[in-house]
Amino acid sequence: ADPIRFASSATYPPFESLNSSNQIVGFDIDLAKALCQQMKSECTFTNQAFDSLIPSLKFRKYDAVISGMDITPERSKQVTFTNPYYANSALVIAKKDQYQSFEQLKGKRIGMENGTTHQKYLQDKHPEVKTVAYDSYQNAIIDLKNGRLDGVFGDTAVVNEWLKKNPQLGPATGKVTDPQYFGTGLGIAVRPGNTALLNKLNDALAAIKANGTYQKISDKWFPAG
Ligand SMILES: NC(=[NH2+])NCCC[C@H](N)C(=O)O
Repeated sequence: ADPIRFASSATYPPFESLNSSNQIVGFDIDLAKALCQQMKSECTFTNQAFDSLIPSLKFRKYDAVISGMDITPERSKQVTFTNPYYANSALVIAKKDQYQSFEQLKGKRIGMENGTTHQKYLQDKHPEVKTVAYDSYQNAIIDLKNGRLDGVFGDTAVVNEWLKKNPQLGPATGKVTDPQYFGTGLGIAVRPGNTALLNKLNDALAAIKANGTYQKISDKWFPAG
């Protein structure tokens, strides 16, 4: 059988990032590998810009997208998602102890990756905040550290990772979970007609949850939770 071609945007540790030998690693990657093993399929991974993942999937360049992607009503018009594999929330981080709420971020420059749910949420719900789009979250964090941004808005698990490494930064808002924008968890996207792959992925996900493999992968990448 042909390998299952996964696409991901490796800018988002602990979900996916490139290690020092330029290999794609992370929770999503280990999860996809475990699913492939469960399905007895080969799988390959390609690193691509986040906002190009859904278009490339539609063009059949890949078979599946696993990229810390929120299952949202809007995306579900274009792709089909597996059952959720991770419960998500979002958070703005900034210089430690500087802001506590979105009201205080009025007029401030908040960075995020292009094409993310964070970008859409801020644009729709907090037009008083200046949204600054980046090609990758990594570049947004660089600008937060050098003072070109006042904050960065991302998934809680991801921004927490940055907080651990940067003690000068801290949370600037409470956790945001608006399901209309951030959906019902993270899912793997496939093309709408590809029910064969969708069912195989959902069955494999249930199996690795039942046999403890999912928990092991989760403990490895999210040691605190
Ligand atoms: N691998 C990445 N860079 N993922 C960014 C995901 C951001 C957010 N969870 C979304 O679905 O839009």
